[in-house]
Amino acid sequence: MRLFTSEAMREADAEAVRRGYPSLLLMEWAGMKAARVYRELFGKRPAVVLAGKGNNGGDGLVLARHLLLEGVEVRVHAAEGQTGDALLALQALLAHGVEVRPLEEASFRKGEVVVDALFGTGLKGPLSGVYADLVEQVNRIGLPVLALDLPSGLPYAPHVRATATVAFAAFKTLHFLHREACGRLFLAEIGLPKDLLAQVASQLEEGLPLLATPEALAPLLPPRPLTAHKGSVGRVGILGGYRGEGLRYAGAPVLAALGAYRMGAGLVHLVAPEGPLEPLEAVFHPVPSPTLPPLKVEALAVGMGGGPWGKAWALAALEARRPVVLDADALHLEVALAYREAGLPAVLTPHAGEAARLLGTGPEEVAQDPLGAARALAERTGLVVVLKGNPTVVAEGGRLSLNPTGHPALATGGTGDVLSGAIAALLAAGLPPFEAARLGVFLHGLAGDLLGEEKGVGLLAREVAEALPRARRLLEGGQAPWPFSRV
Ligand SMILES: NC(=O)C1=CN([C@@H]2O[C@H](COP(=O)(O)OP(=O)(O)OC[C@H]3O[C@@H](n4cnc5c(N)ncnc54)[C@H](O)[C@@H]3O)[C@@H](O)[C@H]2O)[C@@H](O)CC1
Ligand SMILES: Nc1ncnc2c1ncn2[C@@H]1O[C@H](COP(=O)(O)OP(=O)(O)O)[C@@H](O)[C@H]1O
Ligand SMILES: [K+]
Repeated sequence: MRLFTSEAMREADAEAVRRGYPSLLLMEWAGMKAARVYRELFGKRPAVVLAGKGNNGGDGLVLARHLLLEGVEVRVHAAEGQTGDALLALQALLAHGVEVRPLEEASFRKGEVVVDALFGTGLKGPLSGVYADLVEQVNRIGLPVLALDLPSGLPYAPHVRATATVAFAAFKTLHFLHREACGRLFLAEIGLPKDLLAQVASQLEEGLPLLATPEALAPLLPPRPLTAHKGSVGRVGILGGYRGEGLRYAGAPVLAALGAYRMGAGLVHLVAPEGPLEPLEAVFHPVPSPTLPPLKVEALAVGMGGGPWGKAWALAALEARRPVVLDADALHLEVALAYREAGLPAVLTPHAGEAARLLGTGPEEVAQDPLGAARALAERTGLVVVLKGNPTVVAEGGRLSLNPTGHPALATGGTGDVLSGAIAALLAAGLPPFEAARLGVFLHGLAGDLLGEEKGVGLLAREVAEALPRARRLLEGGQAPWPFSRV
């Protein structure tokens, strides 16, 4: 599934109109579907609708009319100056005898639900004046909020923090970049001709990001035939660890090994200076310094816990000429370019801090625009980039994929090591790097979601590894939760 930008959405709207499709029908469907979501979530609780003067406001005015017809008590506050379809929506509402009061006089009553129809994809720049005040008031007041298309104000501050958001026609990247502001997500079909969105997406110069959905990822799961043996389903080499002065994350390669096994690797070889004894299932290759012993593996994960040895591990691993995950201390531009030069498939797995170091910017800049940062790093290195965070972005060349799974309970030491091992197992099973990265990130995030729901905060990274098979089974069985509902 493609995620639309506001510009792409406007182009879709324009294309519908060029084909002769009446735009008022789109607005009518949008408002009607949003009213359906309202009723599903809030029943007959009274509504206070805040409508801007653009088409987002128009959607809100249509919703108000439909709620009214269903016997829901509705108060409406609207900006002045509607034109076009929004004006028609206003006239239709007035014809029902509804009093539409100015936004400036908006007030909120206990028991009400706020409908946020102030701004959608047409917002230019941050809110100020009466709009900023109103949004801050809505957030303070603590009533449930249903946002139409987008929580007003996004991507800037202040913006509405919604209980639920109904996206019209397609999701926008903002929905998945700002999950917290959107609350529960609904996708409303609003009657656009079936092929139109795909056509608009294909015509854009810069491709639209993908959303990683269960539907797209399930077919990527490596099959496990009855005749499988541990040498046939993907063997992984883990190279990392450090012996010397300074900080040591001696458990990092062990966690990567657990991630690989729990993602289905047949055999994991652990190459590290201290010959760790965990996990019992691994084959240990204690080495005094970063070197590559002879290994029969199909993929590698390199750099975890490598400290100052990280670069040397990565350069030693080049010799294996195998697909590789480069993580943590192996993340250096020089290393990435060496893999690109060698024509080896590689997946870089930086968090925002590591990505900033590679790009020569600050972590805030990366966090501000993770799609741009992941794309820039993928273009600069020619490799697949997994920019970790919420959301995690996977990039390869111009291709971008946004991951919808992942829980804040994953914000704990070692979960990134588990992810590296998991992606390496998928590479070893034969998946191309972009697909291995998308699938690994999705399942790792889903494992975090399952555990976060069950146990809350306080997870151990090894538990995330343990939950990977459950996540995988859910995806296999068609039961991985979708990040949204359709209306
Ligand atoms: N296919 C589509 O594209 C459809 C779009 N629809 C709705 O239309 C919305 C987009 O409508 P519009 O393009 O009219 O845009 P909006 O309704 O999001 O807002 C545009 C209005 O806000 C003003 N504005 C922009 N930035 C501002 C700021 N910072 N402070 C104060 N005022 C500001 C503009 O001058 C304009 O009047 C969508 O989000 C969706 O809700 C639906 O009606 C159905 C069909
Ligand atoms: N708030 C969050 N929401 C979702 N996922 C998160 C969150 N915080 C961290 N994660 C995930 O946890 C992992 C942390 O990786 P990383 O920062 O490399 O940690 P470490 O180096 O300790 O292993 C990443 O996969 C990241 O996406
Ligand atoms: K809105």
